[in-house]
Amino acid sequence: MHAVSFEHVSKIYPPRRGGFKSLFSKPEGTGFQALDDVTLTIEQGEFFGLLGPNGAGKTTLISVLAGLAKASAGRASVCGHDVVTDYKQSRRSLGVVPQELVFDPFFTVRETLRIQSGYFGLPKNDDWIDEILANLGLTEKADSNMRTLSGGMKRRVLVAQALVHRPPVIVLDEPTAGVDVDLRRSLWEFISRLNKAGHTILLTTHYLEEAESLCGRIAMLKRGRIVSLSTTAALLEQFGGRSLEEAFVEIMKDDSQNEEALS
Ligand SMILES: Nc1ncnc2c1ncn2[C@@H]1O[C@H](COP(=O)(O)OP(=O)(O)OP(=O)(O)O)[C@@H](O)[C@H]1O
Repeated sequence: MHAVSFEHVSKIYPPRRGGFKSLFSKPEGTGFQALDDVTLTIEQGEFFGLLGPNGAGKTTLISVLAGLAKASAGRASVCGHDVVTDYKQSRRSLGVVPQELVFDPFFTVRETLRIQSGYFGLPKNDDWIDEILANLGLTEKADSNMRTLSGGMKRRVLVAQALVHRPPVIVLDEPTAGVDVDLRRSLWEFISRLNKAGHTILLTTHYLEEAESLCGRIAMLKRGRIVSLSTTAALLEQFGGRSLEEAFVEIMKDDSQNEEALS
């Protein structure tokens, strides 16, 4: 069973309505194609990187997996559970660290994590919550109100929230944007430990050196299409042992050839 599977997934966002007048008329245009026939499987225990320039479709693909966006065509599953027909089980199998800092300012860190545990039907989860807090350097902030935390601390809480139900698959959407060196280190140590313990990791990042050192396999998206899919080692070898950043720049320049090779 694959940890994650996308089969011919496409996503077309509906055309935007513009302004007050459009309330009384039909939206114009055909919409925006954010994903175009994406097929990809990730095996259990992999540390997988999903790379691509701004607007390539990474967050959209993750949103389809998390059931937050509906694919216009194709299907996706987590640990064999279809994200539409078996939503509850697929959502239970997945922990998502979103890109945007969304939180309730009225709760403390511990309350936030207890509430999240409650969503998954885990009322007595304090031992695991304590472990997560310690591993993310949040123990001292456990009783602080969310609104008093710095941006980096809030991001740590987002990571903690994604882990409360011990999901086998963890998705991290640019988790290190705007965080200091300390958190990067402790975060990657913790995530690597979870990966070694068998959790599957799907990471999107613009920090290519992080992807190079952490990910065993990498997919690159451009304008909603996969233009490269390979092990990190093979990718680096293909580009003569240069850095992943250089390989990325070359592939993004020259994706027409790669698209042909993949089709
Ligand atoms: N709700 C939406 N309605 C219309 N278009 C959208 C919507 N969400 C995303 N898009 C468009 O879909 C494309 C892909 O966006 P997405 O956020 O998936 O890219 P990304 O690869 O995650 O980018 P980034 O690296 O900047 O986070 C972009 O052109 C974006 O403007």
